[in-house]
Amino acid sequence: MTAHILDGNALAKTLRANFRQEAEALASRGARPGLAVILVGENPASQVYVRNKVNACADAGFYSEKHVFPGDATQADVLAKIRALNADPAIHGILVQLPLPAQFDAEAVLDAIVAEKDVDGFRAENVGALVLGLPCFVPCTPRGAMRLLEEAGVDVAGKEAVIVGRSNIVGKPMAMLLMHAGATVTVCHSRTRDLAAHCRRADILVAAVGKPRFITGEMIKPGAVVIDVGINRLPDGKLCGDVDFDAARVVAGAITPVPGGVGPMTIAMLLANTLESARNSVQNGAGNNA
Ligand SMILES: Nc1nc2c(c(=O)[nH]1)N[C@@H](CN(C=O)c1ccc(C(=O)N[C@@H](CCC(=O)O)C(=O)O)cc1)CN2
Repeated sequence: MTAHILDGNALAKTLRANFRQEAEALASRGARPGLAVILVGENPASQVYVRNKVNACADAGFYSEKHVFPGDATQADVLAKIRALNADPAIHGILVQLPLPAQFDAEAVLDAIVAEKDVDGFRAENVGALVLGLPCFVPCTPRGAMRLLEEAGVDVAGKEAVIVGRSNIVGKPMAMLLMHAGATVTVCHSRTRDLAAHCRRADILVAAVGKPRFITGEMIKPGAVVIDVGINRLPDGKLCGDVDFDAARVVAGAITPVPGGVGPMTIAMLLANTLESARNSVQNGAGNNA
């Protein structure tokens, strides 16, 4: 028996079609959802993600702006742009594509975005609210992974969830979301001893290490749900995840593919957060007169 495939492309497509209707409804109330994306440098993968984000906005009837800075731009230039976008009523979400070039203090840059427009959910206010279980912008990749679990009817409560990777963008917020949903959560990382033993206990295994095919079939409990967050480009140009998909799919109960799993959900959840921000602006009496 092979694993059920958790199809992120299909779910993202359905969600994005619904967003269009909501965007039109908000536009008629003076708040067409607006996203500003900032890209610094020429990282080819980032260029693709930014292009996909802008195209996704257009498909869903959102307003979007792309601001591209050269790789040798100063932090002051980028901060000035963020300040202008913070004050722009047509913009409900501001996103700085990561990674930033080495000369940037990424934390200081992300911190310059006002919390109400932090649709990536990376600012300390949003991170703190997530930990406390308060309303906040949930980082897009973990939110997308949770939505895939929900769509597949996975009952998270009481399950053993193991996350491999402790990044601020994926591992830590994913741990919070799974914990809030009632899972018993273990976060593994580069210093974890006997990683395979931890993974084999997992009913839900989340791989977010950034190493191609790092999780082998033997590390997976039969019937487990495997969420592969990794996107690794191989020398032949093909993409693969952090999980050895061919080995995993004959052991797991359900698995996300790469490409076509969590990646497309990241962009769908970015639109969901931007929509939420536009809705908040209407509730607070500050549309954009679109
Ligand atoms: N500011 C942010 N920076 C980064 C984030 C983020 O959430 N916010 N996450 C990643 C990159 N990322 C979004 O920005 C992202 C990665 C992958 C995909 C995606 O759709 N992947 C496709 C394959 C695309 C391809 O052909 O390369 C898939 O998995 O099917 C979307 C968004 C780091 N930076």
